[in-house]
Amino acid sequence: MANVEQMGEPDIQKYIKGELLYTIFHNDAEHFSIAKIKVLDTNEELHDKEIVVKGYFSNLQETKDYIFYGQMERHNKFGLQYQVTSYESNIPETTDGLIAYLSSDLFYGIGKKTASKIINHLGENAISQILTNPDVLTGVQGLKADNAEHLVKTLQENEGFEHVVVHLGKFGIGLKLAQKIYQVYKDESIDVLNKDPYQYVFDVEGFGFQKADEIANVNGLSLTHPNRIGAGCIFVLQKSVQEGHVYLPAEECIVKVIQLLGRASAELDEDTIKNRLDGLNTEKKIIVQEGKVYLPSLYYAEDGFASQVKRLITKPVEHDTPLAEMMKIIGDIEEAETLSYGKEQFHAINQALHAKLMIVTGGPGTGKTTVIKGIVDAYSAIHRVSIDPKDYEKKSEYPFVFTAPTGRAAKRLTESTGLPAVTIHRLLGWDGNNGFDKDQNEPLSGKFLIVDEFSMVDIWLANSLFKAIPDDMQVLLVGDEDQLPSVGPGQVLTDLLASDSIPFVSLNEVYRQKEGSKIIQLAHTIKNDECTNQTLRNDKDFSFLTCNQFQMVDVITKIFASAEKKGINLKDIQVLAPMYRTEAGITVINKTLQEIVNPKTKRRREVKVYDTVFRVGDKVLQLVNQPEDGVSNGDIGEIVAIFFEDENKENVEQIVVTFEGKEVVYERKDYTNIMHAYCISIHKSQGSEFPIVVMPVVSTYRRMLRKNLLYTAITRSKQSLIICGEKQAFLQGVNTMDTNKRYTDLIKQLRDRLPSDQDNEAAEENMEDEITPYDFM
Ligand SMILES: Nc1ncnc2c1ncn2[C@@H]1O[C@H](COP(=O)(O)OP(=O)(O)OP(=O)(O)O)[C@@H](O)[C@H]1O
Repeated sequence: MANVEQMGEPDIQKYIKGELLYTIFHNDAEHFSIAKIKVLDTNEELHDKEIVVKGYFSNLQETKDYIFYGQMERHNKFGLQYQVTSYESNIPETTDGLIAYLSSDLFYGIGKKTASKIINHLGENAISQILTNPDVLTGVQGLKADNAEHLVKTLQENEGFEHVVVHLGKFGIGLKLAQKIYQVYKDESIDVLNKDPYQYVFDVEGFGFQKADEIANVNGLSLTHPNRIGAGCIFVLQKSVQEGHVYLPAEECIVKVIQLLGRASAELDEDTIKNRLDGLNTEKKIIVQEGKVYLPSLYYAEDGFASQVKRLITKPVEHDTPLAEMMKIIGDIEEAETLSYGKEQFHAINQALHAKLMIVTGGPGTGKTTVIKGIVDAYSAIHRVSIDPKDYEKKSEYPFVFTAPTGRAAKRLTESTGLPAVTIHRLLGWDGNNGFDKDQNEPLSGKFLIVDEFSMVDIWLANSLFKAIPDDMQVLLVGDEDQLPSVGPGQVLTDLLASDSIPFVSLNEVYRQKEGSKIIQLAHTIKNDECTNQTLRNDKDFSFLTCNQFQMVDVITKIFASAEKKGINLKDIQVLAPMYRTEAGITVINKTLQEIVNPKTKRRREVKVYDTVFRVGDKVLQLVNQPEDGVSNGDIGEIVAIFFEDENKENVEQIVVTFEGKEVVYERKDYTNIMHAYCISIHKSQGSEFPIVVMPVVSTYRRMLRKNLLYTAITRSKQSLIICGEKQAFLQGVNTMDTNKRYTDLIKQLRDRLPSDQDNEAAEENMEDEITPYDFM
């Protein structure tokens, strides 16, 4: 570093033992920190009682003691500082210190009482005894076996982990990635890095090629080393998966790999890359088939899903109700519901009862939920089974299975149909790592499966779900094909519809519009490419407020102020934006809205996590699936309590969030699983609905503004929609198709396995020949 004068003797290992007082600066991505410590002991020439330390750290915690190794530096602006090259937790030597250490949040399930018992039993050198022989813990009364096991593992890992974090930190690798690396290689993490940093790209999810390249460069690895080329190929494929592709055409893959590797050497030509792809194919690290390059998990998911569709669709359906009786049953349901099904709706209900596997698709308000209820009622009448889950308690198995890809979508399904729905992850029994309990060996139970919001299901989840469907189960997939495709790879709903290999009914008549909803009308004009300046005229449930990106925060602030005056619960207003960055991005809007909706007060507890403040009362968004706690990515909750370290028996700081009455406790290490939810991304809002949606749309978002994105956003609003921004940007967006075609091979895979188009057309013609009530009208 410039302006720094090196001091100290290099030969003796110098240290400062100190208690961390507070963190001055922290870079989350790289885990570089600057912190003030109280000096407890040192062999440096240091007379001050406090000093600033800086370096790469794993998880420094305030009030904890550490031993820092490094050297003194004098910065010409900031004065004396300690540049840390390595550090370790200062495991205390006194009985009290040891008890506090063992009952700290590092060690799960050990409170002060148990920690005292451990020290009473083993004495003050307890830690080294446990590390040498974990069996010494068996004599400690009241220490549960799994807590003892966790204690030993944490002690062992802490020793190795801190070493690895500090070493990786020198290459700018942050804590989160270091944790993943450590999980894969444990104590061999540094050896692997020294021998071949490209190995990380193969084994560690999220480890970038450029980073491996930087490290390899320092280590002097050649630019044409096969590992470098191989890692380049894998990295290009991993990136393509993030863009939603299931495979890449070989030529495109080769071009991208060359762009990534750079033509630093004449040897990096098309043939070399092609040969390396063939080599990786032989090593089974990728699959190359018919000029398509896949990561294996995607190849098997697509292939597996197509086979499962074939397995199901070729099994017969037990249903021989004559048409006349069907019509009577449906007529009775219409009477009970006091409505008359439209032609498409009747067709959907009738066909779903005959089909092994069927899709119902349609925009908002076209009656998808009405049709689901109709199908369930008709099935229940035909098979003489009750719909009420209470009638099945322990006696026999409930015939219906209702599911959706997110918690919110499952909840909406339950709210709109009154029937019990769960997430697909919950239904399949997510094991918390990378597998499901339910599969072909332990299939789902039930007779009729209904999956809502199927457009959000990616090819991995579709394959896992279909594997677990037993032969005798009927399946109905429901979704809106015009919405955004799944976040994960594939476009399963679109491909299933385009393949023409399974029956589907498209609902086009809009019923909610008849109730005078401008929002639904707007959605359908967008869907039909008919949106103009005229369409954007204000109405009772819709307004367009014109502003530019710099006025956006002010405009949104005014909307909230005026809503508050009208007595509207501010938490019912959801801002949806496409991007995190920019003046009108999610991050800025969230910060502003937090201060309006849930400002700092003397009594409201809060914790600071780098530059974010979480406060009791904050609306928060869950960012990952946490099936063990019953929350999924996209769920919105509220912080209801914050506990400081000394307030609970676990001795850890905790944030408690409720999601629809379900409480989830987050410790500091899990804080990255939540963020403020006053403004969320349109992608995260898929599957949810909100009473009032505020949607900023400005030309700075240009890159993101696409028809399906804007359509998805506006269809999230139930009662009222306010768009703020530039009409031109909105109109341009709704008239821009998402041209980023996803490479998927599902249509071909399905067509190869299932009857040809002609057979289907014949089947459809037969279906059309069927008599429906409309033939009598
Ligand atoms: N045949 C019908 N006759 C009269 N009203 C109907 C009919 N079908 C649906 N509706 C009414 O239209 C409204 C929208 O229907 P429904 O909720 O089933 O649509 P949806 O496609 O599920 O909508 P969304 O996707 O927005 O949730 C409801 O109020 C419903 O009662």
